[in-house]
Amino acid sequence: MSVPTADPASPVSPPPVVVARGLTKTYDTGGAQVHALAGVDVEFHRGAFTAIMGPSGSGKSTLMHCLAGLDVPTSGTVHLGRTQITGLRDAELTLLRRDRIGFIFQSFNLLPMLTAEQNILLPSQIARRKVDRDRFDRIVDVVGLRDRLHHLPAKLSGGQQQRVAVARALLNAPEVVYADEPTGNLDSHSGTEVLEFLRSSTKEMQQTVVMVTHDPVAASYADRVVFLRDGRLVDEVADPTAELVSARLLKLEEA
Ligand SMILES: Nc1ncnc2c1ncn2[C@@H]1O[C@H](COP(=O)(O)OP(=O)(O)OP(=O)(O)O)[C@@H](O)[C@H]1O
Repeated sequence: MSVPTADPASPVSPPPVVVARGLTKTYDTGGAQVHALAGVDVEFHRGAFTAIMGPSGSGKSTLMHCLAGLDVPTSGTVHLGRTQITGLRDAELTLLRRDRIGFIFQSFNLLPMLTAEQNILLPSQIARRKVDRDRFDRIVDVVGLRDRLHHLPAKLSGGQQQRVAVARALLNAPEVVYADEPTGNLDSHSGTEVLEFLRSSTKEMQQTVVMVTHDPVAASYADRVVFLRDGRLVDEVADPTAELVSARLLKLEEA
């Protein structure tokens, strides 16, 4: 009996890290229904850097929150790896977010009484996880925080604080990092540094990053931009430039 072998000419691509199918989210606002998500199918692959864009109110935050298990969709499913996260209980979701997902927010969310190093290590300590010191050193060096590790957040610039938040999100090598307007509070120089680091984490550490942003320049650091309008995915661009993203966004806002 012949055993089927893999055809080397057609390598099987690994399954996506995150898969959403048929996602809807409806809010009842005093009789009127708002369809924040109206049926979204999307997937994100390992090592890919994806930006989610769209006009104000198009559903970007709602989508990210549903993907990350911070909000529950009205219908549809989200898988992280082999785990269907829609339907998990709150306690299970809390653990899943802690152990398998990294978060970066616009407002850094550092604890003011802890040093940069303590902030980076805190989630691992709470989870009683052994810290991979080599990875810690690598990340600290790449984000350029080596000589700031013992500083409190108040003694760091906004860009340095966000780099601490990025290092914290990446330390545990989460299956996916969700970044919500990560450069929204930064000047363009600091923003560029954070975006370059996010991009290099996808290339050099096979990190998967999904970022919501309003900024076409920030989106141009991604490998792919998906566009939402009225709760639906309506367009997508690979290898984006800021000009192309601006033009697509303008078209969506005019439509
Ligand atoms: N808790 C809520 N109750 C009622 N409506 C909501 C709620 N949260 C969001 N919405 C509505 O859902 C739609 C999508 O909102 P969402 O915040 O996801 O959009 P967004 O694209 O992230 O917007 P922005 O770019 O302005 O941050 C909007 O019409 C919004 O008003």
